[in-house]
Amino acid sequence: MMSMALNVVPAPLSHQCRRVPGRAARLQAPALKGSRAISRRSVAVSAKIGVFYSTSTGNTEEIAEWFSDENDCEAAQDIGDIELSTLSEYDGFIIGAPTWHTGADAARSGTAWDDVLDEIAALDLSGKKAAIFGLGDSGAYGDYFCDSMEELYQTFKSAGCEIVGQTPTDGYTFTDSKSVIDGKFIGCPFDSDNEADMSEERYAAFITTLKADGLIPA
Ligand SMILES: Cc1cc2nc3c(=O)[nH]c(=O)nc-3n(C[C@H](O)[C@H](O)[C@H](O)COP(=O)(O)O)c2cc1C
Repeated sequence: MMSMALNVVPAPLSHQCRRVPGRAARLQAPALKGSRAISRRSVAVSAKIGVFYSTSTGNTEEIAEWFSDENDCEAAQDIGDIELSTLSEYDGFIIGAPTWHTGADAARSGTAWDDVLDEIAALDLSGKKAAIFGLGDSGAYGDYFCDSMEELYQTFKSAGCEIVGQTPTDGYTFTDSKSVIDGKFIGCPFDSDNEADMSEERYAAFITTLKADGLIPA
């Protein structure tokens, strides 16, 4: 008798779907141990990607909205406006912060992020991917360019997230940044003060990376 067992195979976030076996594929698939077969018929189930930011003068909010508007992500929200416990409802995150507390070791963004980092670090967000972007000024603050991205990195890593979206430093002019680890930015820096004309190109390259890293649908 033919087995009618339904096999649910977890798909990477990039596929944005949960696969359910179909007859044709079951017939084509090689026999698997225990008569389990993988199907190509799928039922789309969107992953819920949250976009969270904070801002003082609006630059980070503007870029955050690009992510929400174009990538099937949830509407961008100020991290200061949400219940932090709701973060566990998301499958992945795109998070952004400006840097304002020049040279500071802690509370580098000078925004709502500073008040919630410890609480987020204590959450269990394991199994979720997070990508980081930052706003800074590589001219006037080139010794501390986008330093606050690294705080988001440590915080979401402590909560168990896999951080994706590492970005080459090529094309940026700066002296130092706490957000460079192993020769790459741990996320994508933007400089709306001096290089606003490069933001779209940087955004597009970052989106390509996030698709390759499986955070957003390819
Ligand atoms: C007083 C002051 C301090 C700043 N400190 C830094 C800094 O340490 N590193 C950096 O990259 N940018 C620094 N900036 C630049 C801001 O991060 C940048 O203007 C950013 O776009 C602001 O984003 P927001 O509009 O989302 O707040 C500073 C700007 C000011 C006015």
